Amino acid sequence: MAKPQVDYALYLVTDSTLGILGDRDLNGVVEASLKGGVTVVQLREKTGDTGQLVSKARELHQITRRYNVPLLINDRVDVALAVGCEGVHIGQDDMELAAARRLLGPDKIIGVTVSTVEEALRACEGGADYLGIGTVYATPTKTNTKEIIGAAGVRGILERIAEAGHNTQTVCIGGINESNLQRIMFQCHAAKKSLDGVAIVSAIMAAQDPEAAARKLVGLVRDPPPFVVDIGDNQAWEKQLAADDGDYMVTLAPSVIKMVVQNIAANVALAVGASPIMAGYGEEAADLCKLGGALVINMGSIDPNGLANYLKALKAYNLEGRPVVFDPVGAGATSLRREAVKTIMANGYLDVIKGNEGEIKTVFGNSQEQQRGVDSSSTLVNPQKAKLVRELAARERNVVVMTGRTDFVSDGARTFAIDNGHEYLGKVTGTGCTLGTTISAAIASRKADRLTAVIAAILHFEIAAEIAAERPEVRGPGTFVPAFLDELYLIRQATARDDRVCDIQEKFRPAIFEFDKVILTTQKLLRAATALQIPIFVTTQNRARLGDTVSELKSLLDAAGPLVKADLDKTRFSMWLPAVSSHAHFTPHRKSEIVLAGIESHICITQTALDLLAAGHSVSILADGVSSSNREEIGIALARLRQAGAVVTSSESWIYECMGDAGIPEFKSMVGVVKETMGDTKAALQGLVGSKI
Ligand SMILES: Cc1ncc(COP(=O)(O)OP(=O)(O)O)c(N)n1
Ligand SMILES: Cc1ncsc1CCOP(=O)(O)O
Repeated sequence: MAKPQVDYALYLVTDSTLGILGDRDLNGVVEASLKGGVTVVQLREKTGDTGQLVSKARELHQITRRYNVPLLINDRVDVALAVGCEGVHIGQDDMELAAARRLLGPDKIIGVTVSTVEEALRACEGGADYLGIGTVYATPTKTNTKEIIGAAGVRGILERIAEAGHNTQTVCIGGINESNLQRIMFQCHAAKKSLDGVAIVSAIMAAQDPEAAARKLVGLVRDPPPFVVDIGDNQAWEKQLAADDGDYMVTLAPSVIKMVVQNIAANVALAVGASPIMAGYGEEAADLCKLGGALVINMGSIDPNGLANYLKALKAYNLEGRPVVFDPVGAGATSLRREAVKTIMANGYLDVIKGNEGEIKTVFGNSQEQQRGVDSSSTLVNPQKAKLVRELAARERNVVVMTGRTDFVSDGARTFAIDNGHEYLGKVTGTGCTLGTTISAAIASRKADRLTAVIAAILHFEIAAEIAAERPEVRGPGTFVPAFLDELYLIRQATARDDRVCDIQEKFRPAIFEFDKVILTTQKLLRAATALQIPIFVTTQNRARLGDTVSELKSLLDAAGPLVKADLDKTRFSMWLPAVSSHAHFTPHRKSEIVLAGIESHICITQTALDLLAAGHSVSILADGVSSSNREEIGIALARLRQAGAVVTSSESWIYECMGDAGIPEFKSMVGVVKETMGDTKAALQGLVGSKI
């Protein structure tokens, strides 16, 4: 019989010991697991004589054949031959691969246990059909294991066998269960080779309901983990970074943060546009994670209850696919903390790990140094720091931030050094923790490009500190804190985009080309601005004579409430009035991104755009949202403004640019707006744009 094509997704390794099988019947448990979806079975019996083993294997083979699933025998080539089953699994101390192949022939399956690159290359070259790579995690099921290699060890092996051109199939084994399976597969993945499946003993053999357990596990193998993100290409990433500048959506950032820094962490979260919830009770996480946002696990102080709560929250956020930031405060200070770090890392996926040098070394796992409290003494030089964050991020497949005089950030492929910040940050308790809060707010809204989000958050945080420290009223750490909160807030406000609605008044209705289309686009713009929390500035030109803003926009402006930062009457043509430029929303030297809609394109819109550009802001003009009395003016005005540095775009393009990511909580409602206004968009584009571009 030719060698069958094997699906290694869920590989069951049996165990008949009392501690695992109990008093149940082996065949019954294996059959239930086959019903649940197990794809390979290995009979692994360490006691009993050969005759007993052969008859057990025969019975089991009858069952596995009914499910068209291969049966392999652990260690015993003679038993596999006697039974005529599909093959064997041999370890490094069992019969040699070449001898087993000679005895079994080319068509039988032979799997080999490997725990090092050398063993793996030898097994592949020797013609193994698959590798059982492990032991991944320590497990009571097999205590005589030689090496615990972790996900990083598995990935190292996969990398090297792929480089050597072997396409041998692979599973990993040791300590795998429902709660860690997807993370292990994700973290084991090498650039050119993934695992084909997982081998499991106790999570199926000892399960109360082996069928349900197998069904769940095979689903987890086949489905991508919820926390997987598409990191995107470098070009898109660079554009994103340029546009980002600390532009966060309002996000929810539940934090498990201890008393000492709760207050400042909550204030920082509010200042950067997030809504913080300090949740110390793990049970709440299942509901909180459904609201969007990100989780911060801050190990400020630990106790057994606290650790259990961290793990519950971590599980809930991982399951929901929401990002998690881990701040391993004082990680190396005590053995309890070192253990807590291990437990947290073994129980969930952490999108970002942020710590000082000592903490990151401890997380990496090779630090012999004793940390004192949360101190941040340094022994590494910059290239070593960069290497450490890069290696840790590559190992964990996440983003790692090492804070210090220079901060290092890496996603395992790209590594950055950031030289901003101010010494006062180190003189106020809890500021380090609040950087974690700021990062969480950023990745909650830009999960698809975590590295960009993290860098934007660090820059936002540290530049705010620099500006705050320069303020005349700041004389030390005490006066620095309120100034820092103000600057965090002002940067967020200033870098957030805003809308300008220019002079859309009653008297212009009959005179302006396609006036109704300008209104349609402006309505859509106001709805988008309200949903995305974008500030709005409105003007009228000589209201007494030309009338108020048209009634079609009034209810939308009312609904926008406090987002309408100003509704001013003017005689000047430009909207960049002193009352606008001096508004708290604009801070000197900080660039805002402003979009303009209204009339007339060659007069008020042109003069507003030129003033804004001269003041250093970025300006976008909606081609489907501006008009003039004479249609010919529109094209001339837009060409001039484009040349002056403004971006001419469309309302839909601008709305999607503001969202940036389909993962943001507002995306669904915004798609609703886009769909509902589809007809208006078409009408406005046809009516207004055809004549200008
Ligand atoms: C799929 C799979 N991988 C690894 C092992 C371990 O085999 P071995 O090293 O021979 O240890 P024992 O199973 O004999 O204790 C396995 N059995 N299956
Ligand atoms: C057979 C074997 N080889 C390495 S670990 C292991 C046992 C895995 O058992 P479990 O899936 O219960 O952790």
